[in-house]
Amino acid sequence: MGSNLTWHDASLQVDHYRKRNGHHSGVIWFTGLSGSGKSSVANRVNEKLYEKHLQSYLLDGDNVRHGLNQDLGFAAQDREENIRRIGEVAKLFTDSGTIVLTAFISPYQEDRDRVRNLLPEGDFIEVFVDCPLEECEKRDPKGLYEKARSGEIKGFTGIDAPYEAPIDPELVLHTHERDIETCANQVIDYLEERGWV
Ligand SMILES: Nc1ncnc2c1ncn2[C@@H]1O[C@H](COP(=O)(O)OS(=O)(=O)O)[C@@H](OP(=O)(O)O)[C@H]1O
Ligand SMILES: Nc1ncnc2c1ncn2[C@@H]1O[C@H](COP(=O)(O)OP(=O)(O)O)[C@@H](O)[C@H]1O
Repeated sequence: MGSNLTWHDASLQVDHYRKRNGHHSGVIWFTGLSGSGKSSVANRVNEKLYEKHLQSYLLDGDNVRHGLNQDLGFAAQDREENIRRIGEVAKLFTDSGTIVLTAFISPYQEDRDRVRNLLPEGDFIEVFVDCPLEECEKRDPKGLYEKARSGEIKGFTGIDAPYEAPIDPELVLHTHERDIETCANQVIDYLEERGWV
């Protein structure tokens, strides 16, 4: 970091925004295999928060890998940098009083823990979107598993790149057993239980 940088203390801090919005802010971090249902469930939760007039925002591949992180690929180091930047962005959203939902594979426990540790204790909810690989492969919404199996895509998560399941997530969603609506309600119930909303 340049030595001539100084921090400016803003007069408005996170507590002001939370008070105005009337609810807590923090990160709901969805992690899971491609096709497990991260985007579908996160999007539904976001809609439900919006319907309740709460301040929320969804970060996912469309608005991140096509923009901020368009220079990154899928090698382990790139994924690490992807998650690091998303974590920093999510922290800024949290500081602005927003409930931010993220939907990224984020395959490494260490990278997810680094984001958790960026935030004050309790402001990070890790949601494991737990769906067996066979089911994700059957869904194959983008046809990517087929390409990975044929060798057209190399280093695909779950096929020839690792996915480290969360060790101690706040929530586990079984998307192969419950529908999107039920999974989204499970998240909303948890937010209510925690007093976020
Ligand atoms: N090699 C490889 N491995 C995994 N996924 C791949 C790969 N190449 C492209 N894709 C597509 O990119 C989406 C995953 O991007 P993420 O930013 O979530 O990945 S990561 O968190 O950095 O691991 C993922 O989207 P989702 O299906 O929404 O998870 C894929 O569509
Ligand atoms: N309970 C469920 N939760 C989430 N997605 C589900 C569920 N049941 C079926 N699906 C389907 O599985 C696919 C998941 O795709 P997506 O949400 O893009 O996953 P990801 O973001 O993890 O790659 C969608 O086509 C979705 O309709």
